[in-house]
Amino acid sequence: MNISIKKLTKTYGKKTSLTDLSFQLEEHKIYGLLGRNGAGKTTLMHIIAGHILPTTGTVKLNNENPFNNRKLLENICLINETDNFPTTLKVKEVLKTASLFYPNWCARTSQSLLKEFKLDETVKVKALSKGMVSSLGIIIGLASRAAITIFDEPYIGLDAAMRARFYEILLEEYEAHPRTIILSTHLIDEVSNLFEEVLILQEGELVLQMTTDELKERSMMIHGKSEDVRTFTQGKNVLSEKEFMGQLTAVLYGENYNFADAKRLGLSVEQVHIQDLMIHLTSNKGGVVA
Ligand SMILES: Nc1ncnc2c1ncn2[C@@H]1O[C@H](COP(=O)(O)OP(=O)(O)OP(=O)(O)O)[C@@H](O)[C@H]1O
Repeated sequence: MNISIKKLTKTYGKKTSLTDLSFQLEEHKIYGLLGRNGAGKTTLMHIIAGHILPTTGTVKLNNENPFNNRKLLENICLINETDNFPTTLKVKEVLKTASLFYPNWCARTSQSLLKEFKLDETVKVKALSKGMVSSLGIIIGLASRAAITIFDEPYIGLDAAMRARFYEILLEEYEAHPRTIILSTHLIDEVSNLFEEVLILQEGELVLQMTTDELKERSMMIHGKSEDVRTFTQGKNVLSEKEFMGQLTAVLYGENYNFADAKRLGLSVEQVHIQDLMIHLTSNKGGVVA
């Protein structure tokens, strides 16, 4: 299912959460929705999932408005970081309810993930640990097989090993049953190899939408003698510089850089991690987002 957002703005009283967003998401892709605290990610995901209305502008999923659209909502699953389930229900009751709502529900996936995450079906949600609640959310998100599956920081309380397993299972499920997945996370480096495309929000505005491959090609981190680095960076878009004892490290963004050129000058060259790029691009000192 494709997603088309046009001139979308969301305000709460005097507070503007999203400003004039326009972009398209294709079906069968994994998107990373990134941005600092308060950038507007959760608000945007709730609008896409049809939970809230934009103040102005439109959101269309396969040309239909999701708000109050029961038929469409059966194909969208949004898993929040918390408060997903009624606390008085047992795990199996939560899963039963979800299975009735999502027409593509896969009971086999649900059962195998219950075992994987060692979740006891007979326990009430209020007795689950934070990590177990996250596991339950992940099970529902994956078993729903919803055409649009959105995870908003779904890993609270999960340890590193469990998170790694979640990413593996997400990829396996996606490969077996492609769908549009939007994943919002602050642990970017853990998952950036999953993203096919990245969107970065800053203070409610979309500052970048790009494939991860292109993002990597258009950025580089170089290190070496300050004067050599400066020779290389002259006229280029420098996102950040750090100097220490005559050595300079600079992050560049904007062109398809040729790593060999920098190496010829004796500079060491590395690819910039997406997490670092996001931080530089959304810092007030950041360079121009080309
Ligand atoms: N119901 C609301 N009423 C008033 N302001 C809101 C409401 N929901 C969100 N906001 C404001 O909108 C802005 C964007 O919030 P949002 O939760 O969408 O950001 P976020 O990128 O998901 O942040 P985080 O990474 O911290 O979860 C924030 O300034 C927030 O205070």
